[in-house]
Amino acid sequence: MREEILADVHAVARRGADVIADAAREAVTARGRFLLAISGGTTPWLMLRHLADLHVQWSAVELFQTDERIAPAGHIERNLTHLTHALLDRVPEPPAAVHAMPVEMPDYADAARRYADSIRAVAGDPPVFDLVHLGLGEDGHTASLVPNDPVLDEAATAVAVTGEYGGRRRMTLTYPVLAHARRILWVVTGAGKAPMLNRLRAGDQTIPAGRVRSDRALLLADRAAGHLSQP
Ligand SMILES: O=C1O[C@H](COP(=O)(O)O)[C@@H](O)[C@H](O)[C@H]1O
Repeated sequence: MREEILADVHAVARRGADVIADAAREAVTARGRFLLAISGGTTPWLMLRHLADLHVQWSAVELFQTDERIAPAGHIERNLTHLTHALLDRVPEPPAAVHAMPVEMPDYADAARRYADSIRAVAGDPPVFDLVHLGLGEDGHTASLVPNDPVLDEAATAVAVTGEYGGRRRMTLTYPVLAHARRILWVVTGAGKAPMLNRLRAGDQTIPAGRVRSDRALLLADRAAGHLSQP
C-alpha cells in the first residue's frame, strides 16, 4: 500500500479530492466513464466538498455507496444524507447516475440482491469499480465489514446486510468487490485511528480492514492518525 501522511484533516481532504478527480479524468479518457464508490461515517464529507469544486465530468460518473445504515430516507445517520449535502447538492451538473443503497426496502436480503444486480449491470461480473473510497473505524471496521459479523465471510455476493452494529443494521459491499477495484483510496484522520491504522499498515488480517487487498491502495492520513507507533 502506498501512503501519504499529510499535515492535517484539511490537507487530507484536499488531497483525497484531487486523487478522485484525477482518477475520474483518467477513467473517462480510457473508458468513457468513472465508477466510484464512496464510504460513509464522518471523515469523507470535507473531501467531497472539495471534490465538488474540482473539474470532473460528472455526466460520466456513476456513483455508488460502499455502505449504508438501514434508516429512513433523509435520516441524519444515513450516509446518503451527508453525501447529498457534501457533494450532490454542490456539483455543477448531476452525475450520470447515483446508485443509492435501497435500504428503505422492507426485505433487506432482497434489497442487497437488487443492489448487487445494479452493480453487475453497470460494473460487470465480477464488478470492477474504478475507485473505491474506504474509511477506517476505531475498531478496525471498514465499509460495514464490521467485527464478528457473518458479513466478513460473504464470498458469494457483492452486497450483504450486517446484524445490528452501533444500533443499526447496515448494507455493505463485500470483500470480493473491493478486491476487484482498480484503486482503493483509504482516507483516515484523527489520533483515535492510529492504533488500527498501524495494524492496517502491518497487514493485520485479524481486523476487518486488514483483509482488504492492499496492492492497489493509496492511504491518505493526517499526522495524528498516521504516526507510526514505536516498536
Ligand atoms: O461507520 C462507518 O465508519 C467508517 C469510518 O468512518 P470515519 O468517519 O471514522 O472515517 C466508514 O468508513 C464507514 O463507511 C462508515 O459507515
